[in-house]
Amino acid sequence: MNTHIFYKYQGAGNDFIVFDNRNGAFDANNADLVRRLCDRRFGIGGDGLMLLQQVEGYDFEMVYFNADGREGSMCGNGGRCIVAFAQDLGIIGSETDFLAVDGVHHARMHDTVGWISLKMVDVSEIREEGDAYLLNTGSPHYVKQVVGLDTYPVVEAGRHIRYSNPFSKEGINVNFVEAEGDGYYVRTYERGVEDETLACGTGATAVALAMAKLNKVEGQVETPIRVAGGRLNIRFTKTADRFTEVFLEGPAEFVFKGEITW
Ligand SMILES: N[C@@H](CCC[C@H](N)C(=O)O)C(=O)O
Repeated sequence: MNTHIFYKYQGAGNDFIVFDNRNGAFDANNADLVRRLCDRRFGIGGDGLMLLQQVEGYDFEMVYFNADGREGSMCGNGGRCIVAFAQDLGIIGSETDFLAVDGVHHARMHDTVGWISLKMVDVSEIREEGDAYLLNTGSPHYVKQVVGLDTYPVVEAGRHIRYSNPFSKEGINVNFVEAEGDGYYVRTYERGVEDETLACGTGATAVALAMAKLNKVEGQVETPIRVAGGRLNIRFTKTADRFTEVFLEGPAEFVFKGEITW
């Protein structure tokens, strides 16, 4: 048994356990350990767990696991949180280039405390399936407009779509959206958590891009998104069906730090 220091961060209520794994002490193949630590009753609790690791050519590497213990695809809110963590550790200044599962990400901390801009992958394909949109913003997303989102059964409807064909094997994150002011209100059922989370960064990004396609918007676009845990902002350039210079912006905050033994 050894004692390990962990950190807890959250971005718009999407919460993560983070370990500084530059010494390689955390076994990334131990899915059972990740699952136990993310458990809200028997563990620390979190929507996911991240390892900050050393990698050549970049400031650090982000390795992300969903709460079910499996390595996930890109996590946008997690990306902002690990940038805040790297700055708190003194590894980076106000800008960074780091490596994640979907490639290199650039991020910048704003003067506003805890507000971080994270560059996301370019997107060149949005598929329409009935009244829904399918796209990959680093993670796969299903986007569907609904009326009365506040009382919409996000968990039941999201789970139904996530486990239906053709998604059941790989899973998909399901976002429900309703227009609100000059932006959108979004609620997301996340695969790997298998529940609604308070925010999903790649999901909010997917919604902003899908709504720009639906509304035939072109050029430089800025889309405010409200989620249950706060506010996010998505910026991008749209040229025909290609989305570049995509930025996910929002808060990333340290919550607490502790020790755990295993
Ligand atoms: N659950 C996702 C990845 C995590 C998404 C995340 N919460 C975000 O902020 O983007 C998956 O592996 O599909």
